[in-house]
Amino acid sequence: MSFARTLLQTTRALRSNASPVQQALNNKLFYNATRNYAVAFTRDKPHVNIGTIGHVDHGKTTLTAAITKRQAEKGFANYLAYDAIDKAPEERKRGITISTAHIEYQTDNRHYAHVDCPGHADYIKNMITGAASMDGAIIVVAASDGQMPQTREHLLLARQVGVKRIVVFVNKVDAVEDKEMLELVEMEMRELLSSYGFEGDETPIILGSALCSLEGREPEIGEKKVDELLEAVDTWIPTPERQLEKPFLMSVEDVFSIPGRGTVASGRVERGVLKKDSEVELVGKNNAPIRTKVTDIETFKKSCDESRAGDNSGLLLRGVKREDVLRGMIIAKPGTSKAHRRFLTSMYVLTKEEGGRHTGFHTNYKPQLFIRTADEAAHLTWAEGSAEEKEDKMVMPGDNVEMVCEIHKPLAIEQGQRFNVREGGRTVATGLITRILE
Ligand SMILES: Nc1nc2c(ncn2[C@@H]2O[C@H](COP(=O)(O)OP(=O)(O)OP(=O)(O)O)[C@@H](O)[C@H]2O)c(=O)[nH]1
Repeated sequence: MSFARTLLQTTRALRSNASPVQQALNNKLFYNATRNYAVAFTRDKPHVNIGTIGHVDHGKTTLTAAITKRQAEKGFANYLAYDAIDKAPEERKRGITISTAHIEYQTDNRHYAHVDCPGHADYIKNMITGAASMDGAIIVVAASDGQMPQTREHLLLARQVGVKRIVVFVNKVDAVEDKEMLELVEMEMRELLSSYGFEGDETPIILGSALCSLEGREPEIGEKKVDELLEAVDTWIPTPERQLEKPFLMSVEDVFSIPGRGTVASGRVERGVLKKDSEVELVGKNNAPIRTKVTDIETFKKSCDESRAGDNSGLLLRGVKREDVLRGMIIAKPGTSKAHRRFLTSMYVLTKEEGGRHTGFHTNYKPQLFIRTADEAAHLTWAEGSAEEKEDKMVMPGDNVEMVCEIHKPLAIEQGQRFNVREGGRTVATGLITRILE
């Protein structure tokens, strides 16, 4: 076992030194779409939001392409070639269409919208909002590397944004000869999952090769394993219970304008049902809520009469300028949501080993707060009159603390909501809103 561990560590060290550009240059895969079945989004099957997460270059996109290819063969997807997969870039071209980064496919049992999350640390912000739309995730870990920094960070973020269950795909099994190494990677993944509060012992771990599946070779580790993966996803990740009875709420992820039609805000519907031509309010960022009407709704590139909890929808907003709609605002049933700036939090400060800060911080700390799709400058202080304030206590990594948070611009937030605190590109704390303070 110790030899395999040393080998694994050496490989990790070597891999982490290869620049992303170099890796990208090595990465010349061009597949042509061979089949093109039209898969219409219907409400016959339960809908689940899912995605691939994990360290850069571990094979998330290859796996996504392999899944669509496999499901296309069954008439359950449009095959998307590797280079046709949109990895949630900053800029996207589209019509009225909402997030083209969502890839659709079906199994016998369910309909999936899949987000392929970029692995680079720079994209972590996208990961946060991408994962916010996930009911479950597939974490891809290359057998040749084992877990890497972003394997851990993505897992932690997934946990924080409410992903309850994960399926593991240990990829690149074709590139590893040592069986002991595979066992070690699996064992380490179970330990890691448990340490982040997932059910490590029960989590399905599939060992295979996305590339073999995509290229139609070695079916025992290729196609067969992709089928096994989808079965695991179907059974292990529960169909979420949607809060259809509650007032409508969608957190704005993206905004764009369609010439001649107006402004479209897209995102994932958190709760409720919205019918076309209903009145809504845009809350947060600006001081006064903006009242408007939704004159068209799109879900999976199709115009719909309604948008429901769990859907990824684009809402056409009547008479609203593009610049008045900002990511992080919410669109809600009028009168049901209010924006706030101050609240009491219960936070856990990450340790250095968990990717957090190496040193502590004092009251008046000014990091960035991430909540739903919003990120906002924050100011953390001890509660007035508290013992910690009196002794000017320092917050250390690993501490659980209660602090007052004030954000720069108001956001529609609620008691019980989770958030992340980030600074200089890393997550430094995670927390819960315990009370709204006015
Ligand atoms: N040997 C082998 N290589 C693979 C396998 N799957 C993917 N690769 C290769 O690994 C490299 C990275 O694959 P991608 O699918 O782009 O990885 P990614 O995780 O999406 O990368 P980012 O999106 O940049 O984070 C490519 O060169 C792939 O061809 C596999 O099963 N076996």
